[in-house]
Amino acid sequence: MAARKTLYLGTFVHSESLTELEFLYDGAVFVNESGTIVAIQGPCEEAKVKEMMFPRLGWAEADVDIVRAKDGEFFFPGFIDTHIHASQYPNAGIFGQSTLLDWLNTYTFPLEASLADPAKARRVYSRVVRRTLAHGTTCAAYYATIDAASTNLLADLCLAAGQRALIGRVCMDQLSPDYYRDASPEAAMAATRQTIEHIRAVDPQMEIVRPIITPRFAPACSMDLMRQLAELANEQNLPIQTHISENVNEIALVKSLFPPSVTGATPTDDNGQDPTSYASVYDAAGLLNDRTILAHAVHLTEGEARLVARRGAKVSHCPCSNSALGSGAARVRWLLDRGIVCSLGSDVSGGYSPSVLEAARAAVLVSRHVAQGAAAAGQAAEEEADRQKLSVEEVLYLATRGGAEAVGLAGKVGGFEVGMEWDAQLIGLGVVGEDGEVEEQDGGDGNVDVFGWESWPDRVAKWVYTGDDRNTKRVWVKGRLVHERK
Ligand SMILES: Nc1nc2[nH]cnc2c(=O)[nH]1
Ligand SMILES: [Zn+2]
Repeated sequence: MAARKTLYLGTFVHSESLTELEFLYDGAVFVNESGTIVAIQGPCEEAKVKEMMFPRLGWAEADVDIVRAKDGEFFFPGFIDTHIHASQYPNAGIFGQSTLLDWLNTYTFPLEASLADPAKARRVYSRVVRRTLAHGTTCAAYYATIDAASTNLLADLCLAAGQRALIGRVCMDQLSPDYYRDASPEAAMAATRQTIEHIRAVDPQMEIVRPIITPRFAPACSMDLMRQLAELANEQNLPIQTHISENVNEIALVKSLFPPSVTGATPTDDNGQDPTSYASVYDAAGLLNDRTILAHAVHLTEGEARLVARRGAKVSHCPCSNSALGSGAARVRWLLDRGIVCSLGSDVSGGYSPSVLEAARAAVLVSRHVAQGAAAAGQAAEEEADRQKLSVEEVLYLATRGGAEAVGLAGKVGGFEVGMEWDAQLIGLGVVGEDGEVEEQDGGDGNVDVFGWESWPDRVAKWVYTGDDRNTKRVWVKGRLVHERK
């Protein structure tokens, strides 16, 4: 569906840097039929900006749609969820008292295996794509299942709905139940190639959907499989996603499964980098590079963090999941200090919510626990402990620009700049009238009440702490309207 030329008018907010939001009031953003931003003006009056810019762009008024943000509304870049298991969506919120390894066996593998049923897969995948779009997720790095046919279906559904997606066929050839395991590394490779070919066939330019090489995590993958997947990723310049250092029992398992005699790893020149560490195992397999997204990274050691930074791998911070499964509190400031790009993942259904806004809020709160923990343990002076706290601005950066870097789309999405693509959401906050009521058309069905005296940074903070999908009025990907709240 070709979009029309569109002029967006109103307030625009995006991340200028990790710590700063930029606000453009009474702005104008011009987006062409391909969904690319071709000009940005502001502050300006509508008549004047049209008179000035339409001739300059060679646009005729009759060919241009106009979208105006109302009082209480603003445009924000679409969210990028850098870690989500589409196949686990039906289990969101169901995890009991489990922790990672028993959760996988009790809740997760049976559900994933059941999605080999095409009708069930269609139902689940259609729903998760619609639901995440409704929360403003314009791009998601998805894990599907080991089943190639339904993984291909997920790609088809993302393409049809217009959601940018990295589609991962899950690879796991060991230490998993008989009913849910790749029969051999060769079988895993063949099924993975099948999904790559399918995605190339349905989206040859890979503008909306792309394959992502997905070894589930080291315990479930043989060294042989991980090496072959790394080779394939290199041959075809594909991104890679996996899990790392999420849970202490998982880390112990990796140590026992992958001694240097299995990995061939040797102490590197990285100041005594431990060859039995989780990161060393992936590195020995060739899976760590600047196209790799590592989910969790809760318990990385100093040496591992340096290795990850050196390879340019990115981290998907999953605070909802890490809190729900009791995995721990990732030290995001510590990772950032080491030069590691960080982004946000919902990690449904280890994470209970499909919302990146919820992940952003949880990231703020978890960072406060990290700060408090460091101070209480006497590991840091008060000032240094305070530095661990993430701000609203920082978590929004992780949700947009950081996500774009993690999925290899930096400079293309995640902000509003000429040359970038229009992946955006229109956020509406309820503006309270003289009578104490909020008009429906002004975002009145949400949780956020704006009284009119708040600064714009205050409004954004209210959105982050108290907002939800009721505030996500419209969502666009590459200029195409992909969600509208009715
Ligand atoms: N959170 C999470 N961690 C994992 N580690 C291996 N598989 C998974 C998964 O599905 N979810
Ligand atoms: Zn996960």
